[in-house]
Amino acid sequence: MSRLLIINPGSTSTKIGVYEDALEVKSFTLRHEAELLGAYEKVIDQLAWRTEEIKRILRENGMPLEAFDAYVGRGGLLRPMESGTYRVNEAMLKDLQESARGEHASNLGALIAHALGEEYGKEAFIADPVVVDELEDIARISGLKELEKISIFHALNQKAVAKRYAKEKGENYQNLNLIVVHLGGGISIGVHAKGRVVDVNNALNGEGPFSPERSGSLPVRPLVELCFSGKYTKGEILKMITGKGGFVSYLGTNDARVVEERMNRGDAEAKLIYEAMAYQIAKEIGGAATVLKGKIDAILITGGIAYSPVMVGLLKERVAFLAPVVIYPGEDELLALAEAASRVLHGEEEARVYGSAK
Ligand SMILES: Nc1ncnc2c1ncn2[C@@H]1O[C@H](COP(=O)(O)OP(=O)(O)OP(=O)(O)O)[C@@H](O)[C@H]1O
Ligand SMILES: CCCC(=O)O
Repeated sequence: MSRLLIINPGSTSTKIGVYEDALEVKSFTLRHEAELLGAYEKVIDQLAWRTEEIKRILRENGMPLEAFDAYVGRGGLLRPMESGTYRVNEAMLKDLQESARGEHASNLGALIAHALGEEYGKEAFIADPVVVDELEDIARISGLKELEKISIFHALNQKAVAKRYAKEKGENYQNLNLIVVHLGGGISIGVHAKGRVVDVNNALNGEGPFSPERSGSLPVRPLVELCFSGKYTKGEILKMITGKGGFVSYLGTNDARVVEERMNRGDAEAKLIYEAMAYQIAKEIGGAATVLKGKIDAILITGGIAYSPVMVGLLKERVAFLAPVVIYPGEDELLALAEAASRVLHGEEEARVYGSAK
């Protein structure tokens, strides 16, 4: 049995899990005040503070930090890579320290796991980071030679949910064709063809449906006009696409529950925007169905908004004719990370090496 410390840094929280292999012993969510986070210019600047917070909560709960066999972090914006479990290495640390592929809270996962691993002489891993890239070449073509499509999505949860469905059906993930719909602060719709995500909307770059806080795809020429209007800085425009788009832009909240409450009170604007999001998600699922040429075993809906019977109802109305729709509300990224590291520690799977060419 391996005792694991799982670390999942998010934009407003750090989730921590203490696991014995795939069994949760205890989990904690450290919420971080926006004001406190705002004091850090860059995500990387939060490293020492978030590491100390993790140590503090474990100390307070009488859980010795040296008692772990490995430290496992959620992987961040790295070079594109195959799905799997990766040992944290120098190349990975360098890319994360330099934010070589951009800033994202999950960049801290490997860095914190490594810092603890070094301090206590244990191993550090990441698994299925947001940059898992299994795209078919045809899915990389954007329509403009200079701009290649890249894969950034909720790989950890999408893979975990797809494997869970396969297990429940007594099937092998590698034999199934699935469309996995992650409905969180960001939204990604992945086409899982026989165990590989051959197409997916990039949930960070402004592709696909809008989401609670992201714009999704936008009309390109008007966007260019906005960029050069002199009204906004580059940073402000980027923030509109990721952070202040979607529900936040139209309704001033990123909380789908608040939007539903407003709908229930007869707010027509809230109803229109909520239904528009469902409409765009359904259209993206329809597009995904064409990638699989209609041979779809199931459509799996997951993420926080999958708790909502209203959203699920709207989606089913439009896509249930394509395939059975199965709902997995929320996400279990801590468990997915624990399982990934245990497989390696028990010799069921080999850890992959980051930095080898893809
Ligand atoms: N019971 C519920 N009904 C409707 N919406 C819900 C419910 N519970 C959570 N949500 C919504 O889910 C969204 C957040 O989802 P989730 O927690 O998966 O996102 P996240 O982890 O912050 O971001 P991401 O999944 O993109 O990494 C919020 O808009 C929240 O309002
Ligand atoms: C795109 C993957 C994770 C996120 O929503 O930020």
